[in-house]
Amino acid sequence: MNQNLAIQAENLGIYFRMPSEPISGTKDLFVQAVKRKIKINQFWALRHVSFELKRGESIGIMGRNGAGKSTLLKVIARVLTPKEGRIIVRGNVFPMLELGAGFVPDLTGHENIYLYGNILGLTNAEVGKLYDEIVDFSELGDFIYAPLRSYSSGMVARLAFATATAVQPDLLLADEILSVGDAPFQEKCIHRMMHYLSHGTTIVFVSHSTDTVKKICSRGMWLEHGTVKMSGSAEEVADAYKAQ
Ligand SMILES: Nc1ncnc2c1ncn2[C@@H]1O[C@H](COP(=O)(O)OP(=O)(O)OP(=O)(O)O)[C@@H](O)[C@H]1O
Repeated sequence: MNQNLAIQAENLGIYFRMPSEPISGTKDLFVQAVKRKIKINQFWALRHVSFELKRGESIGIMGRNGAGKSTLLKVIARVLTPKEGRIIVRGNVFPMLELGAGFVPDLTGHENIYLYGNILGLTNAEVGKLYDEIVDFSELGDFIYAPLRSYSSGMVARLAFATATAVQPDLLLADEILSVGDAPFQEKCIHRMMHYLSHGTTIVFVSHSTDTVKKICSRGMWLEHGTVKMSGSAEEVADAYKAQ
């Protein structure tokens, strides 16, 4: 076992079960179930995916909609268990998978910072020490006392990024987190990620922006229909993906 590796993924495969025919609603589901007409197919969202990532490396995952990028991040975050293959992940993982996942819409930004901090394993006292810095970074000002359901998607992203990255993580999983923020905020996030990278954090970064992948990541992986179409340096994979 190589302790220098943050992630070792070997022949990963994961499928979802899908009805073979479209089901138009609960009534249709009931009728088809009674007639025993429902056939369930396995849909492989990821298959034969192998890669290794050293501690402190950053990999950009690219691919078209439905290629399996988010599914791969969820497997790394242990939200999903692979049906095939195996994965070893070392260190504390800070996932930013779905925008605001872990947040409660009826709570204020202030309350959500504590809640999210607790989910990430921090005590209230630890969150308290980081609180001002989190609010500063998010630039939410007095909106921090408003319920989250009144936030725009960009404001949720600011709070999620500011909270999840308040402490330097061993492994940061970022799924399209930058896509909803405005340009100055994106720059600030990129700057923070690069700072952490230079201090040893490992990053798995999903993005449709090949330019951002080239900026942040040293390595790249292109997924197509759940399998690895290409892997190599971020530069060559991003250029090939863009040129397709
Ligand atoms: N819980 C689920 N149940 C059924 N199918 C799923 C589930 N989650 C994902 N899938 C399917 O798996 C495939 C891969 O989805 P995934 O979200 O990983 O794609 P993606 O590359 O992240 O796409 P995007 O760029 O649109 O975010 C898709 O076809 C999707 O419909």
